[in-house]
Amino acid sequence: MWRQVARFRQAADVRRSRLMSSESATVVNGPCIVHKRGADILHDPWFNKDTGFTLTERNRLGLRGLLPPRVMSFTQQYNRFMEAYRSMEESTKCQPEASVSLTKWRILNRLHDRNETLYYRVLIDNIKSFAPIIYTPTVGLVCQNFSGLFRRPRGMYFSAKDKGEMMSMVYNWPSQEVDMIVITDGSRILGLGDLGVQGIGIPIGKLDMYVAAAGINPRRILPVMLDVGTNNEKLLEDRLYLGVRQPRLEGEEYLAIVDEFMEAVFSRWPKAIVQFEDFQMKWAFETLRRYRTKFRMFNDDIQGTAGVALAGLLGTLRAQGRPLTDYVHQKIVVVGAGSAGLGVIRTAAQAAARMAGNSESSLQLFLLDKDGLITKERKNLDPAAAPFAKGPGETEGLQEGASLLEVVRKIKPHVLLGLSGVGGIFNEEVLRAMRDSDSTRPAIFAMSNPTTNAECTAEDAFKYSGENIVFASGSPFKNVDLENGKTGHVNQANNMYLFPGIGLGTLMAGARIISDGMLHAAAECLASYMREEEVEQGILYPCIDSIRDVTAEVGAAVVRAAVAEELAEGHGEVGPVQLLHMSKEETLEYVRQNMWFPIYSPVVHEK
Ligand SMILES: NC(=O)c1ccc[n+]([C@@H]2O[C@H](COP(=O)([O-])OP(=O)(O)OC[C@H]3O[C@@H](n4cnc5c(N)ncnc54)[C@H](O)[C@@H]3O)[C@@H](O)[C@H]2O)c1
Ligand SMILES: O=C(O)C[C@H](O)C(=O)O
Ligand SMILES: [Mg+2]
Repeated sequence: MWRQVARFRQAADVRRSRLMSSESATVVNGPCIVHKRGADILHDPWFNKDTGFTLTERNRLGLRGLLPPRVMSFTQQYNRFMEAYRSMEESTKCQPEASVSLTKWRILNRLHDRNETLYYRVLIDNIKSFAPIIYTPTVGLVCQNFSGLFRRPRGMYFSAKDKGEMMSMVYNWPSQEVDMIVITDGSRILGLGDLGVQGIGIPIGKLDMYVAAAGINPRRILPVMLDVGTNNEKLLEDRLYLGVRQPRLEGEEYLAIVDEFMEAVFSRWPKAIVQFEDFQMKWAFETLRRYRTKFRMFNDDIQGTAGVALAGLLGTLRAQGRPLTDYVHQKIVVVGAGSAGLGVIRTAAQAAARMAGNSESSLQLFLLDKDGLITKERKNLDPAAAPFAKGPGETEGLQEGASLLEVVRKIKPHVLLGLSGVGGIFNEEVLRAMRDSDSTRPAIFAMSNPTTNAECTAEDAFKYSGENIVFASGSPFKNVDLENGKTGHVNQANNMYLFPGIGLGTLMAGARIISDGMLHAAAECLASYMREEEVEQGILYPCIDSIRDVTAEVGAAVVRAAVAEELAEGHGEVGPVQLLHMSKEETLEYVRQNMWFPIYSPVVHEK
């Protein structure tokens, strides 16, 4: 299967331009049926068009007199919003970055709360500028300040106090159909720790990416907060804190709440997909194990991140001008043995085993956590980390708990990958030590979020490890001017390049579960997306501007994998047999045709 990755894309440009033109010219959404009239419509962001309601619609829907008389076109409304946004940007240029980011978030959030069609259109068209606001890194700041920022509810909250009520509570959600649910319990929000109920910002941001990148209809998404308490003392004492003021539920009590939630959502929406996000490690692994063969679910931090990292590792080889078969000879140091680090290291090892086939893989993986290098001598060794703990004779003379600097100096890794959540641990000494890497083009992946928690900045990486490195970070950094006419390219190694396609593909296939094969197909598709000349420049991942196209491709790859594994039950009118007979191109077209795009549709009232 991995051999396909080597067949690099020739026709990518043609397909990309086809996508752009089809969206701008031919997208037609069916009419919107509403069951309400008058002011209720204006207060419903799913249907509201503000001044965009035509005169006939105003008559038909009881809106006459409730709006100023002038009818504005979608383009006029769009331009008006963007002009106001740009002028705010101009006038806040000298203000502190965090306060400007929050102002931008507030402006976007107000539009989100008022008119979703316009909101998603500005988001899609300006994804490069707006993703850092509605997603990482600003979403982290929003979560930290959530209780103070809260104005209107979005999504659903299931709390420790709702035990026994969830089966009926799910019917409080106003949408008959839900395709995509993102749930968190707020216990590990980015690298910011336990933020309790305030973590709801993460599911909201992830689902915004689902709409923007995967074209999931915003009327069919559901952000969920499972509030089982918080162990964050500061929040428990905060008089504005909006969550349940009690320590987190643990053990069976905790699992009983998650079980009840899963049963409830799948009983109302049997075809929904649930993405687990930002759960602390023990529950991330346990819930994945518990539900993955029973429900359509996946854990983005474990599985989505692993695929994105693997695509980056393979891209690095291409950037070094080496054949992918050399992957099995790489030396990779993974810093952070949590849900993300362990997901990455497992997937990296599985890929090597697949590539090596019957022969032995000589991929060398070193795993560190807060206590340094993990060896078999580690006391209370986590069973999930055990397969990667170095045994006697494998440590290259390093001791249990050896520091990151010692490890890098001794191992001279080809790749240094951080998922520790600790800002700056790839310090000057560590980065300088990477100059002695055994690779001519070493890679540094500082994948922790948000920006302040990145293991190093892009600038430091190029400054201390050399201009020749390949660099990727989880949160966006600007490209680095190397002051010799050259640019150090910054990649964003973020699971946003995979999770929307995993969800979209699962939905379009109507897959019963999300299998390893489907996840491998997604990673492989991302790995092969970039053109040779891009990769040579150290560009491993697509620009976020093309995220809709990447997601369609990843989605189609996931559909085909589900079909091949006989997991696909079909979607809507398209049954499993039709899916089976689709060519690769037809599958891609099928996925694209089903992606929602924000344009105003006629609104029709039905009692
Ligand atoms: N870029 C992405 O797509 C992506 C995806 C998932 C997670 N992340 C980020 O990765 C980070 C970790 O996420 P997680 O879910 O694995 O968290 P986690 O809490 O489960 O794990 C963190 C791990 O880092 C280790 N660690 C802490 N301090 C360390 C130190 N000084 N040196 C070495 N290791 C140290 C801990 O021992 C633990 O093993 C977060 O910042 C998260 O935002 C990024
Ligand atoms: O949310 C992100 O930006 C990526 C990832 O899921 C994380 O937890 O950091
Ligand atoms: Mg996450």
